[in-house]
Amino acid sequence: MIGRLNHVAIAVPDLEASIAQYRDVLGAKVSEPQDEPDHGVTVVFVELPNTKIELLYPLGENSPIKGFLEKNTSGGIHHVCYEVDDILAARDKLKATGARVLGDGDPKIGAHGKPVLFLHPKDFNGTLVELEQV
Ligand SMILES: C[C@@H](C(=O)O)C(=O)SCCNC(=O)CCNC(=O)[C@H](O)C(C)(C)COP(=O)(O)OP(=O)(O)OC[C@H]1O[C@@H](n2cnc3c(N)ncnc32)[C@H](O)[C@@H]1OP(=O)(O)O
Ligand SMILES: [Co+2]
Repeated sequence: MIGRLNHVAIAVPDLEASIAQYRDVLGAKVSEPQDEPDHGVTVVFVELPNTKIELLYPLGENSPIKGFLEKNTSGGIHHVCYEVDDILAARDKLKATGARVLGDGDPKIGAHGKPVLFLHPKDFNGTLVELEQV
């Protein structure tokens, strides 16, 4: 059901420092910061030949990554995003196994303009999973 690894997301405590590290030290192609108010994050994409890294920084009072950064003060790997062909079919199959779909259960439009959903980390070996329909 799942396809390519679309991105690995890393929550960061200092976005400018992380941009400089990936761009100037690691020599990666790094996008401009993009505010995603519907998701409560500012996102920067680091483009690698085979996937992307998504640097996440909290946006607004109710950011879903606020608690994570309070616990992980140096930042940390926040989620992995797998591509799927049919996000509603994937959601329904996962729900039938008891996996918790976060939010109201309906896909939202993600940072690439495509529908996304999140699955509770406690139902996936402690890893927050994002599905993106491509
Ligand atoms: C723009 C878009 C895109 O790519 O297109 C994005 O990615 S937006 C990316 C940002 N959006 C999202 O993350 C949306 C989905 N996320 C959420 O709804 C939330 O972040 C939750 C995953 C439900 C966690 O919420 P919150 O931090 O308030 O819960 P909590 O502190 O009660 O945590 C409950 C338990 O889960 C653990 N926990 C929390 N976040 C975790 C994470 N990212 N990975 C692994 N474990 C995690 C906590 O340590 C805790 O474990 P213990 O009980 O053992 O201590
Ligand atoms: Co993501």
